[in-house]
Amino acid sequence: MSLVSGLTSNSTSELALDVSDLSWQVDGRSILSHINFSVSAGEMLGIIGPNGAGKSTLLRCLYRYIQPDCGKIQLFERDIADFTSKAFAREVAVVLQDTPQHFELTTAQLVAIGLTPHKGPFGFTNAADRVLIADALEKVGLTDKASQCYEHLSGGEKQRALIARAIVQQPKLLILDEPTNHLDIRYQIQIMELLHSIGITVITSIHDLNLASAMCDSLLLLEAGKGIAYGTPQQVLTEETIGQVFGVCAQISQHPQHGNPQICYYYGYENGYENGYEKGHMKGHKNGFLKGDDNSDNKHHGHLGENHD
Ligand SMILES: Nc1ncnc2c1ncn2[C@@H]1O[C@H](COP(=O)(O)OP(=O)(O)OP(=O)(O)O)[C@@H](O)[C@H]1O
Repeated sequence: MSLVSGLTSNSTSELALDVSDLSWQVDGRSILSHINFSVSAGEMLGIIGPNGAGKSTLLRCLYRYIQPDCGKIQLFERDIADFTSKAFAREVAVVLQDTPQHFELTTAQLVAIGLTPHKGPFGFTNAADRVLIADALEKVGLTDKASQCYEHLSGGEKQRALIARAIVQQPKLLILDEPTNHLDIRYQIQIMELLHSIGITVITSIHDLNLASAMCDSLLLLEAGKGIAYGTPQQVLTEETIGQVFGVCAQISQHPQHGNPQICYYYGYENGYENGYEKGHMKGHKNGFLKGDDNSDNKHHGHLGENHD
């Protein structure tokens, strides 16, 4: 059980999203192949993997920007292709890395766009909407920026405003591509805790493995478009897997607060993981393990399919 209040799982047994055998290729090159995973309602799934692994592409399939070549994506047991655009927008909100230009809008007006799927063609913002907007701005720490021009916000403030817009949208599934990218450490933790606590099913790509370990109920590890490991942070974040997939040497311990894996990275890899482990202070590390460190029970938990050597 988590020691951190607010980090206990909200997940229920109801299936929010089910992805089976999803593949996509472009110009004859396979970008995603045979991806399988599911997310329970209220769960937070982190999609991790090296640059170019296919994280953003997978998310694009989930929010219908890309149509996969094969496979099935079901949202609450309904094929996502069966939703009208407006119905899909009521169910799914998306926060992307590249913030579009909104030159003319204040922060509050930007957040109000989240209400659009719930409004008729001439729907005006009413008092209840204004409460929702104020509440979302407060949650992301932007109350004092409500009247400021959105374009004049910092990168991290823009990111938080986009998250507030997604909260106002009241989706059942929230998809985020690297939401912590522009955020300082305080807001990285605060925003991930917020996403974890709002009771919405969340799927997010994330590079910071320690943050993913602390905040996500489950993780899907991609490499070169394939699902390599899928399960709890304990099952996915092993020294061996991190060594093999990211090419770095890591030592894993239990985080003193939340109990999930805490990753300590080693430096000195000018020649890469394969050749670097005998150099300097790296002596004594091999294949991602400290000599004499018997983690063998842990090695293959969470692996999908064959070993990866
Ligand atoms: N429309 C496209 N046409 C050609 N190649 C594409 C297209 N979309 C994605 N790719 C390729 O697919 C691979 C996966 O890209 P993707 O952006 O999904 O990776 P990622 O895991 O999100 O990477 P990063 O961590 O760097 O953001 C990359 O090699 C990318 O060049």
